[in-house]
Amino acid sequence: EGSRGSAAVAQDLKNSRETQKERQGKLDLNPPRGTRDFYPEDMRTRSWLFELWRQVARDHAFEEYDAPVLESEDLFVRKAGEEVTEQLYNFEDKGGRRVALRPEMTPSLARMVMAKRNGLVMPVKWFSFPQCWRYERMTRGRRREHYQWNMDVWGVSGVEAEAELLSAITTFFKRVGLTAEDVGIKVSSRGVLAEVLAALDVPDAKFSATCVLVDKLEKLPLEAIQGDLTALGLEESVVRRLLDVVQSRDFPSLETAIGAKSTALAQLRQLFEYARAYNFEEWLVLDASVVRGLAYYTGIVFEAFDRKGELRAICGGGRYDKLLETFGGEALPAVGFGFGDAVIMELLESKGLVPSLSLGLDALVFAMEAGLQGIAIRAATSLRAAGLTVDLQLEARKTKWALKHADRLGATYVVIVGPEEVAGCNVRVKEMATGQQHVVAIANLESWISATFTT
Ligand SMILES: OCc1cccc(Br)n1
Repeated sequence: EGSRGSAAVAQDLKNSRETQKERQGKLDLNPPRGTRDFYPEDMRTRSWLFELWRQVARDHAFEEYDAPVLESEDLFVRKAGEEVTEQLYNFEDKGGRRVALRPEMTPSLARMVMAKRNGLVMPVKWFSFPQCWRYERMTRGRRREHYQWNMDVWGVSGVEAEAELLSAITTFFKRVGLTAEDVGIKVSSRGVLAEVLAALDVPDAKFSATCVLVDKLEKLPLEAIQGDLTALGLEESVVRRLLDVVQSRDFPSLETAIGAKSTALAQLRQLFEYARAYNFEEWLVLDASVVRGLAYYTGIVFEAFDRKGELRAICGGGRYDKLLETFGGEALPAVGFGFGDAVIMELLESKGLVPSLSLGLDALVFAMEAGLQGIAIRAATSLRAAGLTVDLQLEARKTKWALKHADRLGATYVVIVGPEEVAGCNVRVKEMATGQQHVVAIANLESWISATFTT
């Protein structure tokens, strides 16, 4: 800034922005703050990830569902001080309705289950890839949207449901090339906290908000939330007891902390036994400090983490048996997880596990002269009828350009529709990998194609 004051520098900045806007004709070409554009090369990676997720969900016989990204604000307004509700992307629509862009999918799913409850065959095992939103002050430059693979099981009260969901998560990790050395899954149960609070006569009504605060304690110093703890009416002795219990990192210490008769402890043992049957036990880490930040969890909770500890949680979830009651419905046991698209991609990129994804183009077809476009169309249509992916050039091309473009796109074959070939009722087909050229009668193109492409 030198000798010039900050006001002058700010004016320069404004002027330069003005110039940029003038240059761009007043339109900001960036996506809204905190959001992402997906150009084709980005979309190939995203589709690759979603396809892997979809395969795993299908292998576990889950069914896909969807819901509007826009929901009534009522679905998400909860009084437990969660980050996800404090950062709600909410507004009043033109009809005066209070609406919000969903910050998570579970409440929409609960609404859908409640709406059709008596017509649903239990257990419900559904998955979805919702884009979820939050309005976070951009001070931290974090995203405001992400895509989140959701898997949920409704109607099963036993930890068999948690085990099946952890099977899906670990199956995905294995399929994408990660090992239990790269990623762990911390597992605990809010049932542990519920038992501790009940023993200390803390009213049930304080359970959710206490869990949200204990979750924040994992990230913030005690002083930072002491006010909230006091406001919740949690005595210091209760806080100290909770902090002591959540230190447990193995079964013996957890049993010492909460007693051998604990139901929550028995459920955790059962889950680890199922993990052995599924062959994913090596991924699990018992860690009582895992509470998760959503108010409605009531039982087992879990979150996957990178063992190097460089990234935020990869995915997380848990049991939420009372969510329908908060919507005024009858209780129905449920458990699920959310798996965001951003952290996993950071991890996969850091490990070189994101494949380079080409277009997967079988053939590029082009006419050398505009008058031959009809024959190029016929050739492309034959190839497509044989189930091939074909890039038909929509304008006449020079052969040199077409071959260079085919190479760029990674096409296997180029079909050249040129005057000489057509004069003999032929087209020329070039195999890009070998350079080998074939002159093929247009009348035989379809049979030549199926003979060549299916070998
Ligand atoms: O995981 C919390 C969250 C919710 C909505 C959007 C984004 Br980005 N992150």
